[in-house]
Amino acid sequence: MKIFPVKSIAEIDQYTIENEPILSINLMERASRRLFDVLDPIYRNRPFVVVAGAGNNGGDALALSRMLLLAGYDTTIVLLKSDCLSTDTALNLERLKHIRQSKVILYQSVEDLPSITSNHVIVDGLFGSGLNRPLEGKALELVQWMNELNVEIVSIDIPSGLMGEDNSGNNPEGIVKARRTFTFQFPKLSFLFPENHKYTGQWEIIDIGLHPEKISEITTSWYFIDRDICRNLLPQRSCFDHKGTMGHTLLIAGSYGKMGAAVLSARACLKSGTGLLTVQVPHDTCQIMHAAVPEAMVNIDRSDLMFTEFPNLSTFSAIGVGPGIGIRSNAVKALDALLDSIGDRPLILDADAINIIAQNPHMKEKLPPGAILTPHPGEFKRLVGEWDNDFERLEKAKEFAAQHKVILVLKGAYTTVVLPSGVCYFNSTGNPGMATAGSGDVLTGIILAMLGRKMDAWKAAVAGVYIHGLAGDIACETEGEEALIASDIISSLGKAFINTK
Ligand SMILES: NC(=O)C1=CN([C@@H]2O[C@H](COP(=O)(O)OP(=O)(O)OC[C@H]3O[C@@H](n4cnc5c(N)ncnc54)[C@H](O)[C@@H]3O)[C@@H](O)[C@H]2O)[C@H](O)CC1
Ligand SMILES: [K+]
Repeated sequence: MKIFPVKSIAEIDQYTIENEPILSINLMERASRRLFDVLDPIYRNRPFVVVAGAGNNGGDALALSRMLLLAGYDTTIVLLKSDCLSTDTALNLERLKHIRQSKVILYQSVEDLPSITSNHVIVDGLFGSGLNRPLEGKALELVQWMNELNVEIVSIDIPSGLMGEDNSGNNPEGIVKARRTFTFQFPKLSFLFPENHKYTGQWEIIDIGLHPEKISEITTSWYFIDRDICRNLLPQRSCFDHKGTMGHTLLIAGSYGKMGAAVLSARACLKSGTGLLTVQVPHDTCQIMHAAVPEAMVNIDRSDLMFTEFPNLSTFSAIGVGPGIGIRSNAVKALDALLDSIGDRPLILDADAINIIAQNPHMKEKLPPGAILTPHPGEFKRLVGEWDNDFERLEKAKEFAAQHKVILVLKGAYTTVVLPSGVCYFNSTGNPGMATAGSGDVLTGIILAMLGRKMDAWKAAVAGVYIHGLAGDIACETEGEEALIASDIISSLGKAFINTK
């Protein structure tokens, strides 16, 4: 699914009005009706206070209020006083006046505000995607009033005060903290940044039937990785395929005391369809690998402790390095030598491989074009330094990816794949139960298998994060978030592939 900047959404909105065609007031009515249909079963019989602004977000709120009143809900409307209501908002205010029970408070000062019980639901329709500066004055007062009530707030389209994209210069006091946000047609970019979760709460998309032609025509740099995107990226097997055509991957992982990372990554790679897997492990640990992953071939390092050498790379269709290798000087030298010999072979670097590169900046210049790096936030910080907010983090990632022509996979909620072109893919699968040891090692194995099958690097990264998250979601259904461990993700890979194809 595409994610658009809010200015493109306004364009799609306008195109829909002109080409469906539909009157803008009727598009607003359709959006509000769909919103009502979602809210009605969730908040049956609860009293509502609907806070509306002068723009079209307020128009949605007034149309919703009418629907709530007609369905018998106790509904009080607080309208921010303004001299210039949008045309459709003014029309919805007019329609509301024809309903006998309607109570509209024109907000001028705090004395005007209704008293609220803990049972109340507040609907926030103050500002939507038209916001163009931080809130101040009466609007700010209303947001602070809502946030201090400590009752459930539901935001229409976007929490009022939150910008759709960059919130760097915003005032955190002037943003509604919603329990839920029902957003029209597309997620907004800012919803995908962890720091904005406290504003959006749990968010959900409401399809309001915007014009599919315009949606496919307008280009964007942002995508939400859903099943359709992943399915189109995954290669099919032909009946003539054999293990030699499914890729021979090399995984360099593990060190004395950290063999779990190597085992998890190796098992994930095999469960993700690699034809052959060779794992490079320290001398004294090879029995562990043979016993834990009998399907893997083992290349035994001369060192008892760590990665210090690697086999002839020309045998391998893709190479993965990092999980559990440590950052001691011999491993550093070996990674440096590996980067010197890698040529343009597909490569994924994770964990300690990233930490080594962060500590030895000259190695950044040796990264082959199209290499995939999968840092978690701590590793990414070591690589590029601090950031002030998540928007800036994304800017830094785009800069790094462009400069070094690599693909970054920023791990976390909505894991983000950043391409050298600046295009970003945000993952839709995964859950907090996956914040557990070894989860990242599993991802490395999955992407390595895909790279080994000659998938383009960006496709392997995008499909890999989706499948990894989906396997985590499937495992979570039986394990729950607390008990979920990395091995459960591996066990669910089969179902994740089946469900996606
Ligand atoms: N395609 C859709 O998704 C549809 C969206 N709908 C709803 O419309 C809003 C967007 O409406 P818009 O009128 O453009 O914006 P707002 O309601 O956010 O109002 C903006 C309004 O306020 C002024 N303004 C901007 N920033 C400030 C500020 N800090 N302080 C004061 N005033 C400000 C600005 O100049 C505008 O005049 C969208 O979110 C949906 O809820 C449609 O109803 C259906 C289709
Ligand atoms: K809103």
